[in-house]
Amino acid sequence: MEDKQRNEKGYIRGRLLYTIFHNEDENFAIIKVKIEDTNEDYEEKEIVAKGYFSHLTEEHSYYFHGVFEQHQKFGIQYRVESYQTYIPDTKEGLISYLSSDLFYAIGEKTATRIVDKLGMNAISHILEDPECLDGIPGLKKQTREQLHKSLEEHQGFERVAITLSSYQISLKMAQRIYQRYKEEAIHKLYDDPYQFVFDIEGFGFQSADQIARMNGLSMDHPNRIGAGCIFVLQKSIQDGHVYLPYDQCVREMIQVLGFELTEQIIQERLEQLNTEKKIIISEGNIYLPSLYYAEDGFAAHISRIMNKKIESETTLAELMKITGEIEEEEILSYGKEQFDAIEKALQSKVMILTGGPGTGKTTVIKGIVKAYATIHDHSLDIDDYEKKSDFPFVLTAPTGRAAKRLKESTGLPSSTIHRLLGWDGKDGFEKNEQERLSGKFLIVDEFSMVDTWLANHLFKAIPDDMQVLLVGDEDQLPSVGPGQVLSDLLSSGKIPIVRLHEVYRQKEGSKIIELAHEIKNNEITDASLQKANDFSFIPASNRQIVEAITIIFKHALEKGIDTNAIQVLAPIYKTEAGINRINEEIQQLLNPKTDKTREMKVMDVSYRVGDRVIQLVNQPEDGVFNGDIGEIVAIFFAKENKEKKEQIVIAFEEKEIVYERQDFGNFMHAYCISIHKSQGSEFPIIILPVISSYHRMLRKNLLYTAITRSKESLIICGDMSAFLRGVTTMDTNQRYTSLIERLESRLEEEQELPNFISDEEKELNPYDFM
Ligand SMILES: Nc1ncnc2c1ncn2[C@@H]1O[C@H](COP(=O)(O)OP(=O)(O)OP(=O)(O)O)[C@@H](O)[C@H]1O
Repeated sequence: MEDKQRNEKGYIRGRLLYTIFHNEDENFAIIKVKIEDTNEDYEEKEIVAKGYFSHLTEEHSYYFHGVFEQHQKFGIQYRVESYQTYIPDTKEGLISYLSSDLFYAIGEKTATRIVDKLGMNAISHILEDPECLDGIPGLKKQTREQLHKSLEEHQGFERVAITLSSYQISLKMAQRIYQRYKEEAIHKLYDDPYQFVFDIEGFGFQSADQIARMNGLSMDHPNRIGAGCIFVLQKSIQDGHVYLPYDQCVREMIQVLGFELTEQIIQERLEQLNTEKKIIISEGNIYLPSLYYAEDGFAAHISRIMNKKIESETTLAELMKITGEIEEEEILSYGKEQFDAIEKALQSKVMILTGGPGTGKTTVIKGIVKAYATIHDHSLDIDDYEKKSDFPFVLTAPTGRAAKRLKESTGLPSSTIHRLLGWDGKDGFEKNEQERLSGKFLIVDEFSMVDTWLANHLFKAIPDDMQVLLVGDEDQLPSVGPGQVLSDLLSSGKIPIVRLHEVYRQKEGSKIIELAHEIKNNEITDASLQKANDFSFIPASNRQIVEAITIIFKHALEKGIDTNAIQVLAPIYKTEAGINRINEEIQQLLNPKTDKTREMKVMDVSYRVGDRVIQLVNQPEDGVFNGDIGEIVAIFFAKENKEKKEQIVIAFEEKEIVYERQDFGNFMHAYCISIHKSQGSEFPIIILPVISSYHRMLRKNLLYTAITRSKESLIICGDMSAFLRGVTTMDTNQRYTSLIERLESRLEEEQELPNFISDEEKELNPYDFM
C-alpha cells in the first residue's frame, strides 16, 4: 500500500450494508460496509469491518478509522479503532442529520431553526450546554431534552472514543469507560485517570500512569499515590497475601511510583487513604478493606458458631455401640485415630479432620454421618424428607469434581460451595447472614482450597446450631485465592483437630500412596522411585520431555487404553515443555486435523470437535465451574446459524454449554492441565513431567498435590534429581495472613468442649459393646 501522509489518519467512509456478527453485551460487531470514500489504498467497493460499535444505522454514513488485517480465512478486514457519524460539512447535511429518524419529533423546519441559531457547531453546543436550545420556536422542553439525550447517545460515545483513541485506549476499553462514565469520561481522563484502575475491569495502573503523564499530572498527585498503593495490594493477592507489612508496602509502592517520591509523602497519603477507608492499616499491616473484613468476619463467625454449645446426651457407651454397628455394616474396624475422629466430630461445633491420602478421611466422614443419623434418628434417604432442605447433612467442596467425588464416596447429595450458597455470578450470595443454610451437619471437603473470601461467605451463612466438619490435607497446595485458611486454623490451636496418620490404602499395595507419604514425611530416596505395578519413572531430558509424553500416549493407544483416563499435569503454561505445548502435541496425536475436521481458531489455538477442554472460570449461571473438564461436541460458524454467531458447544458431565466468541477464553485444552487446576480432582492415570527447566516451580506441596491426584497409576517422566530436589524443597513463600491473631482475639475464652464422655469410659473399646 502506498505511503499516506504521516499526519493524515486513515479512514474509510461508508454505509452499513448488513451486520455479520453482533455481540450485544460488548457491542462488538463484524459488519459489511459499502465504501463511499477512503484515503486508504483499497480499491474494492465493500469491506468487512470489525470493532466495538454502538448504534450504527443503515441511514447514515460513518468515518471509520483503523487498520487493515489479513484474516486467514476471510481475507482482508478493517479493524476499526474509532469511528464517527459522517455529517456532511454543509448546512443541508447538518439539517438532514438533525431531522433524521435518530431524533424524535424534529422535522426539517425545526432542524433549520436550530442550525440557523447555533451555526455549524450546533452539535457540540447542544452537547456542552443543552440550554442553548432555549428560545428556538416550536421546540418544546421535552423535545429539547430528548434531542440532548439522543445526541449524547449517538455522538457521545463516538467523541469519547476518538479522544480515548489518541491515548492508545482501544475501542473495546473505550466502550467500558463510556458505559461507566458517559460524557464524564473525558473529564475523568484529564482529572483522574487513576480512577479507571478501580472502576474499569482490566484497566492497568501503568496505562493510567501513561495517560496522567501525557496530561501533565504531577508524580506526587494524591490520586497517583493512592492508585499505586491499591495496585501493590492487589498484586500481592496474586501471591496469596491477605495484607502487606507497612514497610514492605511502602517499598513496593516506591518501586511502582518511582524513586523520586519520599517515604514521608507516601506515608502521609497512606494515612489519608486509611481515614477514607480505602485501605485499612492495622497493627502495622496494610489491608484492602475487602480482605480485612473477610478475615475478621470469618474469625467472628467461627467464634459465633463455636460459642453455641451442643446439647447432646449421648454417652461413650452408646457411641461405641453405634460405631460398632457401623463397623459391621462397612465390614471394617476403625483405627484408634479414626474412632477418635468420629467421637470428637460428634462433640465439636467445628472440627478439622486432616490426613494424607488413604488414611481414611472418607471412611471417617461416612462413620460420622451414620453415627449422627443414628443418634438423632435421621434417615439417610433424602426421599424420606418432604423438602430437600430438611435433609440434615450438607456436603460441599470447592470444586465441581471434588463435590462429585464426595457424593460418590458417601452416597449423599453434595454440591460446590458456590452452588450451595447460591452465587449469582458476580459477588452476591443468596445464602448469607440474613438467610442462612438449612441443615444440621455441614461437611466441607478439600478445605485447603478455600480462600479467605470464600471461607467468610460460607461461614456467615452457617446457622448457630449447625455442626461443622472441615476436611483437608494440610500438605497440599494452599488456595489459589488469598489466605491459607486451613493451615492457619490448624496452627491456631483454637479448633479441635484430628490428624489421621495410619495409611490404609497402602495395605492394598499402592506405591502411589507410599510415595505420597514418604514425601509428606520427608523420607523419600532414590529407592522410593523403583518401578511398581502402579508406578514408573521414565527418564527424559528437557528437550525430550514432550516427545516422551507423546510416546506414552502412543503406547496407550496401541494397548487400547482409554486415553480419556490419562491426564498430564504440569506446573507452567509457556516454554517449550509447558502446558500449551504439550496440549498441542497431544491434540495432534489424539485428535488430528483431517478433511472432515470441524475446527475453529481462537488466537493461536485450534479447537476441534472431540477435543478435551477445561473450564477456566466459574460460570454459575450455566452450572459450570473452574476446573470442570468437558469435550467439544460441536462447532458452528456464523453463517451456519440464524443468530449469525460463532459457537463452540462443550459437553460437561451433566450438561452441554454453548459458548460464543466472547466466551472462548473461558476454556482451554485439557490434555495437559496445571497442577493448581487439578486440585480437588482425581484421575485414573497421571503423567507428571518433572524437568530441571521447571525448577522454579518444583516444590514439595506442588509435587505432593500432583502425585496424590492419581487413582490407579502414576508415570513420572523427566529428571530424577530435579524431582528429588523438588520434593525436598519447601515452599518458602510465606503468605501474610492474620487469621491466627484474629481467632485468638475472637475466641479469647478457651473453648470448652462438651465433656459428656468420662476419661474412664475412653479406655473402653467399641467391641466391648458388640
Ligand atoms: N479402618 C479401616 N480398616 C480397613 N480399611 C480401611 C479403614 N479405613 C479406611 N480403609 C480403606 O482404605 C482406603 C482409603 O480410605 P479412604 O478413601 O477413606 O481414605 P481417604 O483419606 O479419604 O483417601 P483419599 O484422600 O485418597 O481419598 C479405602 O479403601 C478404605 O475402605
